[in-house]
Amino acid sequence: MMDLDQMVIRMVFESYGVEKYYDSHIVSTDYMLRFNKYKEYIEDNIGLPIHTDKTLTTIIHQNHINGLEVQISDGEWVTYDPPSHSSFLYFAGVAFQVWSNNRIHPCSHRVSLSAKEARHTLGLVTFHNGVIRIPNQFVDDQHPLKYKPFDHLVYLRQQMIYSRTHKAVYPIEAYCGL
Ligand SMILES: O=C(O)CCC(=O)C(=O)O
Ligand SMILES: [Fe+2]
Repeated sequence: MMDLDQMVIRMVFESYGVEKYYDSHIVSTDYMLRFNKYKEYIEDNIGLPIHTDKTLTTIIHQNHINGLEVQISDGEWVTYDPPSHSSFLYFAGVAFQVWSNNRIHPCSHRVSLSAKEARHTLGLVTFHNGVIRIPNQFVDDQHPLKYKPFDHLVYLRQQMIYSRTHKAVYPIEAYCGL
């Protein structure tokens, strides 16, 4: 999964013409593998409420039980129905939004359950260890700099505190928007 993440990152960096930053980016990436189990029956069917990921990137792999729903650009919710057992779903997180100076947007998703069997997923989440540098190529007159220097791990700690005290997500614009 780490190789898959690095392959996608390389493709994104190449497509934006900023591949010279790829090596330093990879060196500063931390990886965490998560195993999630959603029980076969939950009273309100909510496995995971609507959210966007606070990661740099997230890759999801699931067993045969669907449930992950993704909101697409017109607002419609689409159930992720993997075309094969070896499919992975790739999400951009908020740190990727900052890195891209708002070119890449994390999408909202949730997990709804209706199955009689447990849903298992494997998630690789990545974080940027240090301050994110927005490539110069992403900033010009039409695309002014949108964010102050952003330390991802500091943001995650602040976000945790904020969500406890405010019972809400700390919006990235409020945290480090310009
Ligand atoms: O387990 C899933 O299907 C999704 C998990 C997820 O959205 C997350 O960990 O942020
Ligand atoms: Fe998520």
